[in-house]
Amino acid sequence: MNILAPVRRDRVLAELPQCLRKEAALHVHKDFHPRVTCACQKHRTGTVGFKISKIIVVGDLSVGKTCLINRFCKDTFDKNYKATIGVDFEMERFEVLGIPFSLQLWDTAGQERFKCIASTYYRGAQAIIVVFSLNDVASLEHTKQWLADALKENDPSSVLLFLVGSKKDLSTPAQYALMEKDALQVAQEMKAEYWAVSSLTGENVREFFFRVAALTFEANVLAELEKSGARRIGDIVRINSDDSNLYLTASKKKPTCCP
Ligand SMILES: Nc1nc2c(ncn2[C@@H]2O[C@H](COP(=O)(O)OP(=O)(O)OP(=O)(O)O)[C@@H](O)[C@H]2O)c(=O)[nH]1
Ligand SMILES: [Mg+2]
Repeated sequence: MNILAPVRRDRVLAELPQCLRKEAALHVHKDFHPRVTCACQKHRTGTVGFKISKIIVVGDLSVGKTCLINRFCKDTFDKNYKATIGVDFEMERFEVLGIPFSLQLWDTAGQERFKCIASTYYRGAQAIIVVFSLNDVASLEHTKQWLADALKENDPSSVLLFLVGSKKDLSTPAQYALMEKDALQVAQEMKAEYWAVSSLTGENVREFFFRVAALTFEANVLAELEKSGARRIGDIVRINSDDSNLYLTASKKKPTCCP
């Protein structure tokens, strides 16, 4: 997909999408961080509008990683299983608070024999999506190992984590409630945000990816503001021949839009 193609109208985010469950959310604020909203209004988001954020999707074989990405990116669903060999990726362009923002969704193989190829693509992720099947308790148990492997290649302090239960359509409400209890606990231990989706019916798929895009965008803008703040305070060195001090540090004033 051409990343310069116009953003689809249904990829425009004007508000912060809400979490699914407050007990396992990355944050529960109703709106974007005020500094982020303000920076976007003033179009002072630095390089964020030109960046592509890498998101990796990991989890056991056949839990539905490819179907999840295909439901969101292509609005299709294939009931036949075709194993992913190594990795695949899709690009998705969004517009968040008026700023263009792109996600590169990396779909990795769950099959053991392809795992070592797939793991070479883990590096540099801004978010990790660990998928398990809501009707397969073993796949939930394996999520911790998938996360540990993905974190080896990434900075655990800055990467955003999501735990996604797939195939929600296959559970009765009672079965789902039981599984959700365990999944929420795992999500809390991982410090991940929990979602439950169905790629067959489309339930929560769009809401989930919008949340991923919004939180990744927010984290990117905050990091950018922090970087530009640091530059403003310490890094700018001006040479002024009229001054006895050759080195003047730049103004320590905060950007006006920051509360
Ligand atoms: N009923 C139902 N079936 C699903 C759903 N998502 C995926 N499936 C089925 O589960 C099987 C595996 O889906 P994939 O998306 O290929 O699984 P995967 O995680 O990408 O598997 P690997 O590429 O081997 O790691 C396919 O037969 C899908 O049709 C869902 O939401 N509901
Ligand atoms: Mg796959």
